[in-house]
Amino acid sequence: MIRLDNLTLTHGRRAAVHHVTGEFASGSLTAIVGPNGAGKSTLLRAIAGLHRPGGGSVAAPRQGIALLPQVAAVDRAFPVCCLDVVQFGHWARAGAFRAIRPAERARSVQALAAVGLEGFERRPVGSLSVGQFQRVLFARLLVQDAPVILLDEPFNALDARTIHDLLALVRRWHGEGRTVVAVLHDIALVEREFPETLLLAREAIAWGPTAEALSPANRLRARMMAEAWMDDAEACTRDAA
Ligand SMILES: Nc1ncnc2c1ncn2[C@@H]1O[C@H](COP(=O)(O)OP(=O)(O)OP(=O)(O)O)[C@@H](O)[C@H]1O
Repeated sequence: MIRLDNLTLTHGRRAAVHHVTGEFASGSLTAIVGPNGAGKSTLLRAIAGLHRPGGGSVAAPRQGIALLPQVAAVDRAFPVCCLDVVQFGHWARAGAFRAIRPAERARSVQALAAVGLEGFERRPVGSLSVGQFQRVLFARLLVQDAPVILLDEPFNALDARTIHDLLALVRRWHGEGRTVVAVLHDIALVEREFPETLLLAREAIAWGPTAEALSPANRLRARMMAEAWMDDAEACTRDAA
């Protein structure tokens, strides 16, 4: 469903992800885990078609991918209400700038209710707590109805109740046969909930069943790789050699 072939991703000349090869099977539920700066967000954006490969390739459906960005990266000063944000999910699916149909509006209202925000339709997003805003973004994913869902740190800075509720949606998407990939830092949660893991430290340290991928030896290797990084390192020249 999503195949990475010798994928290298750069920011300018700086390498963020090197030579990653592997695939996310259709219907799989995979965590991407790794130290800060390991290239996890960059990789998600590349899968979503928002970051062009510096080398190698990403084979993924160009339609039908929904990306949840890190909540802190979303500008909430924008004067829109919760329903507007959820409606963006329809536009992402059916094309921008056309009128929202009554049935779609009804689905947006239902999606807000499904994430526990019944009656929040007209609330400005700037007035929400972080947890409530993350619920709104999950409601948008519900209306987007995509077969591939990419989540960038979906549970960061959330309380236990909110994580519990949003995790139930992730399990539901997996049960519906969607392909779900989530960047996560909570190893205990990954071990409990995610059957597959890609352990990334700019290179893929391990990719497969979670217990094997997150073995103590692999985690130590990822940490040692991170300690050796130089942020001003030039782009990798392995392919040019
Ligand atoms: N827009 C950008 N311009 C320049 N460098 C960037 C940009 N975005 C990310 N980087 C760099 O690319 C590397 C990988 O960043 P990325 O955000 O993908 O890592 P991450 O694994 O998601 O990190 P974290 O766990 O801290 O969110 C880092 O060195 C980062 O500083």
